[in-house]
Amino acid sequence: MNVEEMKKAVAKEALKFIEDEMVVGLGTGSTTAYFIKYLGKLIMDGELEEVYGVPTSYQARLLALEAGVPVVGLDEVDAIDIAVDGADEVDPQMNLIKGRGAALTMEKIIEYRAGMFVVLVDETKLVEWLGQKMPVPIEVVPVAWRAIAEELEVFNATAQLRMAEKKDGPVVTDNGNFILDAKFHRIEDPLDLEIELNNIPGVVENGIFADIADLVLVGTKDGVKRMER
Ligand SMILES: O=C(CO)[C@H](O)[C@H](O)COP(=O)(O)O
Repeated sequence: MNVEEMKKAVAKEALKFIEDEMVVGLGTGSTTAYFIKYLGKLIMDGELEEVYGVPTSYQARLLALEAGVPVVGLDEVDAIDIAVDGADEVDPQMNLIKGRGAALTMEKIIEYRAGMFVVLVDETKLVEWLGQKMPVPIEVVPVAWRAIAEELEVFNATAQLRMAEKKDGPVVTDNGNFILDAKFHRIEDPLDLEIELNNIPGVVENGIFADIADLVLVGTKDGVKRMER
């Protein structure tokens, strides 16, 4: 199995957790894109009924509409039964770094509220400790970006303003903010750092998702493996 096949395999596995009448948080990224597509097919074929998706980004919303998943906003539902999303790093305790797609704030809002949060990754995302490969994305109020980048030096982190690729200037999130990518040497206590970063005025949210995943489906060369609590 190559990485793309691993992504498809975990996306298919996640469908097993979706039942009629569920409200499903729809994550962002290339792995979740497969999940949304497959979910839409089940709905269109009549194999799932009364299932609604709550998107975590414009990307997820557009994909859901295209695939035939009825979309509702977070403020239109009483509860979210399950959320399904990808991740950039997963440590052995199932703590995550997310936000490569700059959708971390809505992802955390929705996944925190979900009855069950299922994470879809291929085995390249598994790390011994968070920060091993990836920076931590931090969504910040635009005018505060430089002050926050300087403050992050206290945490021994080097932060870079994320620049757009098909637009001049910085990436602007779905919420109208900027993203700082903060490289830490080694994150010893993810929960503590997650809370500390969010205490900095001007930080909207950060991409450490500590202690929130219920199940991680890992695509490997030998098939889908599970990490669970
Ligand atoms: O956090 C995310 C977006 O903000 C994505 O879920 C994460 O980057 C994984 O994406 P992919 O499945 O494309 O590797």
